[in-house]
Amino acid sequence: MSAEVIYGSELAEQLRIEMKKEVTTLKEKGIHPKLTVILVGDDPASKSYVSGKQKASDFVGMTSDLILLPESTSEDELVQMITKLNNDETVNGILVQLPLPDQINEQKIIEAIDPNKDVDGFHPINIGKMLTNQETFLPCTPYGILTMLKSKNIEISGKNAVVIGRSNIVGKPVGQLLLNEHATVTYCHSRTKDMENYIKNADILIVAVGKAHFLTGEAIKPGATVIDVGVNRLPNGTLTGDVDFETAKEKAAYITPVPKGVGPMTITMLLKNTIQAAKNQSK
Ligand SMILES: Nc1nc(=O)c2c([nH]1)NC[C@@H]1CN(c3ccc(C(=O)N[C@@H](CCC(=O)O)C(=O)O)cc3)C=[N+]21
Repeated sequence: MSAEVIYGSELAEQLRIEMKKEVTTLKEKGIHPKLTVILVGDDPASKSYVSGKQKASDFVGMTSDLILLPESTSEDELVQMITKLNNDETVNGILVQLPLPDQINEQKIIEAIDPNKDVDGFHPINIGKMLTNQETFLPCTPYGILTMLKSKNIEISGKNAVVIGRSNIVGKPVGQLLLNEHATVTYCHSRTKDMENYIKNADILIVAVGKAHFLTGEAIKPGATVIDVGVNRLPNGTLTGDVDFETAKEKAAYITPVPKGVGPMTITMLLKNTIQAAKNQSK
């Protein structure tokens, strides 16, 4: 058997075409969705993500401003910049690219963003709303993963979902969204004992570890859905996920590739959240 590959890139394109129409209609009503991205320092991986987001914003007809700050920026300076954007009525969404340099406390920065402009969905107020299943900005990668599963009508309710990785931006929130969809969720991480026993019972596997070839086909349950969130740059420059795609593809029913899988969906959900922010703020 060979799995059906879920191309996030194709779904992202379809969604962006719909979003472009919506943005056109909004503009006719005087609503001009605008995202401002702050990038501190010059991490090459961050730059690649920022340029992808820029292209996508242009496509849907949204304004996307980029503020580049030096690596030496202090926490106070960054908070001041965020406060200015919070008070700028033309800015609907604010994204501060993570990770930040060591002198800046990330949590403090996340909490400085107005929750109504927090299109990353990282502010504690928005996380709390997600946890209690209230409408809010969902974190973009988990939201993109959920949208991919739904696009293929993959059953979530009652299924065993195993999330490998427990970061605040991917692992924890994706598990929460799957729980909200009535999955039985298990989190595995670096201290998990006998991880293979959880993996082999997983109907849905979310792999967000950050290690190339972390998961191979032999570990997974036949017919599982495998979502690869890894973004690993190999020494030769190619991008690869956390899953050994070739072996996993032979056992899974559905699998996402890297590139062209989760990444393009992350960007698309960011645009979707920004459009939602603009609509909310126009009321
Ligand atoms: N505040 C914040 N929010 C984020 O959402 C955030 C962040 N910081 N920091 C970094 C990570 C990483 N991330 C990616 C998004 C898209 C691709 C993506 O589109 N990748 C393409 C390939 C791009 C390439 O070839 O370089 C793909 O998978 O097909 C990758 C990585 C968002 N992040």
